[in-house]
Amino acid sequence: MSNKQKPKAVIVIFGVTGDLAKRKLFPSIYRLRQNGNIGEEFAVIGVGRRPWDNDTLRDHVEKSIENSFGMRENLKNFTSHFYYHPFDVQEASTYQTLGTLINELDAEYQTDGNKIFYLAMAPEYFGTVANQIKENGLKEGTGWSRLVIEKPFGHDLESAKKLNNKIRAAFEENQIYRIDHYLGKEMVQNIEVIRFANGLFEHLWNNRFIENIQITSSESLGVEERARYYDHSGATRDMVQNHMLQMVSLLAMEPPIKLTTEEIRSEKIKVLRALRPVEKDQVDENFVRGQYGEGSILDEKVPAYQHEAEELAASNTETFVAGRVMIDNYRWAGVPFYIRTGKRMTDKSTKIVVEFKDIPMNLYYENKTDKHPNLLVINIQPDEGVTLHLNAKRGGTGAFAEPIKLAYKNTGIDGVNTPEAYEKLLLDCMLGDGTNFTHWDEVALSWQYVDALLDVWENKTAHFPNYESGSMGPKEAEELLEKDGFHWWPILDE
Ligand SMILES: NC(=O)C1=CN([C@@H]2O[C@H](COP(=O)(O)OP(=O)(O)OC[C@H]3O[C@@H](n4cnc5c(N)ncnc54)[C@H](OP(=O)(O)O)[C@@H]3O)[C@@H](O)[C@H]2O)C=CC1
Ligand SMILES: O=C1O[C@H](COP(=O)(O)O)[C@@H](O)[C@H](O)[C@H]1O
Repeated sequence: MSNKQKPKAVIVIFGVTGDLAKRKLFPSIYRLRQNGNIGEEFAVIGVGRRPWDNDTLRDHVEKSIENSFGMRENLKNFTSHFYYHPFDVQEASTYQTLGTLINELDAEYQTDGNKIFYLAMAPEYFGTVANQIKENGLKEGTGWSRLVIEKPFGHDLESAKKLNNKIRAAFEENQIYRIDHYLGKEMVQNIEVIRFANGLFEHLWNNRFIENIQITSSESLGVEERARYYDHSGATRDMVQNHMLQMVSLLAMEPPIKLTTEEIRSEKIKVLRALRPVEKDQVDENFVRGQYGEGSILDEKVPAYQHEAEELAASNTETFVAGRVMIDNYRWAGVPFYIRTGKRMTDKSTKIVVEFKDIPMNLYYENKTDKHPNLLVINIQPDEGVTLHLNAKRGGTGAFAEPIKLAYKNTGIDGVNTPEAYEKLLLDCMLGDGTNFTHWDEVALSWQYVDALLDVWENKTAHFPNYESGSMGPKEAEELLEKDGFHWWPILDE
């Protein structure tokens, strides 16, 4: 990228003392600078409650970078771009002084009046902060102003609408960047390319050739330090409403007529509109919820969810969800999209398996009724890549087949949960590219879909815990597919 194209901005992070800023945002900004995607024309104003000063913030940023990447030289030059602004979320005067600081840094770093307001704090403050930004004129000026909003975007459709109205009263839709960090993952972005740049797949990508699609996002970690947030949320709100349904829409969308934000979004929205609503009396038939009990992960004993914190003692919150999602449109009628996500499962893995329809019988296997369908596996994490499962002749005499795999590994990215996704999304936001952010219509349709499940589950006490930590979830999740004559394909490569 030539210097002329490098985006410039003052980035204001509300909630700079928090976990997200430390683990994801500082390392991402650092990588953007290291990789030359941004130049010297940037400043970061960290806004927080604590009585910190610039030096405290700069030390904190330095530690975060070193924790992520090891010891680094010349960090002082990078951290000198960071400024601390103590604030009270409700107090107008703090926004006025913030405005003055933005203008000073804009002049000093020549950022052309461009501003990003990144809300990395508890969602109950999103509306207030957006309103104060507007009321105090912080988004005015010569350059662009953009608002980045973290999840959760509401608790259900009703609260999401209220939140959206508040934010829309302060910012235009095209200034709002709702983050879903899965959309920044390399292999999630690759779904579109694999589909639409390969005749081999696109011609077969429909209900005539695909039997089912399975999306698993499993985690071996438990609730960690986030009991308060998580128990109020559960796996459906935490993972299904956003990340899982976003992956469904990318897998199921029609080819966009152009690679523009509007065209891609419009195709994704059509998929979400075509999701078959789950009627109250069909929830149990199509969805399974679970909560982890004690068990062991990597040979270490781990406690049950209900023993992770005092307030979880009698929790009815699901830490696991599996479901059969149906899309009622011409391309996908009759093809189940199975989704599965949970905490304290066997391994950390996000994987998509596209199971193609099998041939009626395979003469090359000793047992001619054995099923060896072709699979396309998209490995989102930890090992990024694509694997195609085929059948080929077994070496030696005789006409016997054996399953083989053609594997491509993307070795460019090292490890799970790297700041990669945030790095890309921050850059997209600076470049004004909203394609990999969620539009309000997507958020609303996803809430509408999951609200139906949540309404039923919240009014019925479950028999929790119902799966052992270190397993792949409750047995009902296996039965969900068995009823349809399928099974979950393994998440680990054998
Ligand atoms: N952490 C993560 O991995 C992820 C987080 N998110 C979302 O990002 C957002 C931030 O999460 P996270 O960083 O984990 O949260 P933390 O609780 O770690 O940090 C919250 C931040 O908000 C500040 N804050 C809280 N209350 C006030 C207030 N009344 N006035 C001013 N500042 C306040 C805190 O300041 P102080 O420390 O001074 O109290 C802190 O800087 C949330 O919406 C979360 O859902 C989304 C995906 C992943
Ligand atoms: O948004 C969230 O995602 C993480 C999983 O993200 P990943 O990139 O590590 O797959 C999940 O742990 C968390 O509960 C949820 O809020």
